[in-house]
Amino acid sequence: MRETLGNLGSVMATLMFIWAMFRQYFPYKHIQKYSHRLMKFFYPYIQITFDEYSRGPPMRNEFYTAIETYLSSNTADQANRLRAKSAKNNQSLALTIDDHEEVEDEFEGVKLWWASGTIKAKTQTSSSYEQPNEKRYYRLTFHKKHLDLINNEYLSHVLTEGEAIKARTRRRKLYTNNNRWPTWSHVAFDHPATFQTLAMEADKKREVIEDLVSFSQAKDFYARVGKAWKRGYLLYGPPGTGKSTMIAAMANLLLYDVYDLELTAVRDNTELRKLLMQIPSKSITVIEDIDCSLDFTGQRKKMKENKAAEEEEKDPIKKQAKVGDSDEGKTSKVTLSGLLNFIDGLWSASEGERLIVFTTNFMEKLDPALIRRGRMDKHIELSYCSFESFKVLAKNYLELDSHHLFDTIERLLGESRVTPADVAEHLMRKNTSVADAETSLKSLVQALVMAKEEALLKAKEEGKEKESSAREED
Ligand SMILES: Nc1ncnc2c1ncn2[C@@H]1O[C@H](COP(=O)(O)OP(=O)(O)OP(=O)(O)O)[C@@H](O)[C@H]1O
Ligand SMILES: [Mg+2]
Repeated sequence: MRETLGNLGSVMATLMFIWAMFRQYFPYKHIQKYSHRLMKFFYPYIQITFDEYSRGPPMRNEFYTAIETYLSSNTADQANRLRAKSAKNNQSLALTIDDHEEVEDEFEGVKLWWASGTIKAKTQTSSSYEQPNEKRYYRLTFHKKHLDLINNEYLSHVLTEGEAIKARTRRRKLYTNNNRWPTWSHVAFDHPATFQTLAMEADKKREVIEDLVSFSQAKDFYARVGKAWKRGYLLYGPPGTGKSTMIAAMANLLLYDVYDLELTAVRDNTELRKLLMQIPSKSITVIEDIDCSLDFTGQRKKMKENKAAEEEEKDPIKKQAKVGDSDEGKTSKVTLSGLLNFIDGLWSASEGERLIVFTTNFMEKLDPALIRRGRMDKHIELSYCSFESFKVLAKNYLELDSHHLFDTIERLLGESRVTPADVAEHLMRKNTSVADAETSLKSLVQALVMAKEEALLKAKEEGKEKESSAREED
């Protein structure tokens, strides 16, 4: 036994001696260099690594997240081990490939391999953010003869595809401004309205959809003609005709976030500018009831009418009201020119793909400068419920395409003015029976008859009033 150990010891000593001599004459660096050359010769593949944090946490590398989404949707079925992450509403799960898995992808007939892995983090950042011990990465392997194709086409395909999937599946947000700070706070945007469920004449609806879709795809067009990539819509019509519903349908169609700007909570133009600057692309900025938001309608006219202004100065009551609007006052000092300058000016210079939507119940009250074409590119009227709109509502609410009461309803709708909101209220079912649908329609017929009688009465009274005022004038 002792002899064997002695022999082993001398063998080890000899090996150590040989290794020391070898390292002296063939340094390790050289070995590595030559082994890499040898590898290159026999291994004609290129590998690209995409780290999760290219600049350190907490900012994840955009490309990494795009790859993660792309692989999850295209190749997850190939992996044996998947990682689950909560997605949309925390109600569904998104599956991504787990660490140390390899999947295959194909692009224009070229095969590529993606592998996921982790490495131990070595460095410590100076930031207060605690760095994770392990860093994830994706590694792409492909034959070197395809380098150009991968570099010029495949990687941008992965990026755009990944981002598109993310936009489709991410939870969208509804932002609102509060009156303490010029910042936005948000909640999840889960409005179920779509253009399909929106009660509106089919032609008009198609026109709006086409307009929106062509806008969202017109990046190159806007760049070519030198126009900022934004579009303004003015939705006008009586209360309850679906203006807010249409905005939700627009957001759902284009998958944009909604920024609901409450102008009365904005103190001045500087604050307005700060808020608008925070709005990113792929967003709809909404200003509801623009006629009520501020004294927009009057402000410009006042400036023009110097005489009226002078009179105002003299009138003590009006003057006092003006002081209330001054710097010290708490009322909003946002001006029409401030808003318009921003819509046309600085805002347009930043990244595009923005919609701005104004709504109003009183189109005629608005300052023409606000609604001129080019600023508000499209004016959409949402009006009282037509028979065509009713049919959409009947389909949505009662799942009915026809009914023996439809003819009566068509006639009554032509003779009265009711909003889609009123009609929808009557079509709300208590249960799903056929009899219940009949009850709903009957209650609608009754309401329409009443609306017709009220309208007749009102017309009569108005006629009488006119007559008496004419007589008084005489
Ligand atoms: N055109 C429509 N299509 C489908 N539903 C509608 C339509 N118009 C109104 N409704 C129904 O009526 C309700 C009120 O509509 P909405 O809030 O969109 O009206 P609005 O025009 O924005 O009114 P307001 O001027 O008071 O803000 C909605 O919740 C929706 O259910
Ligand atoms: Mg509304």
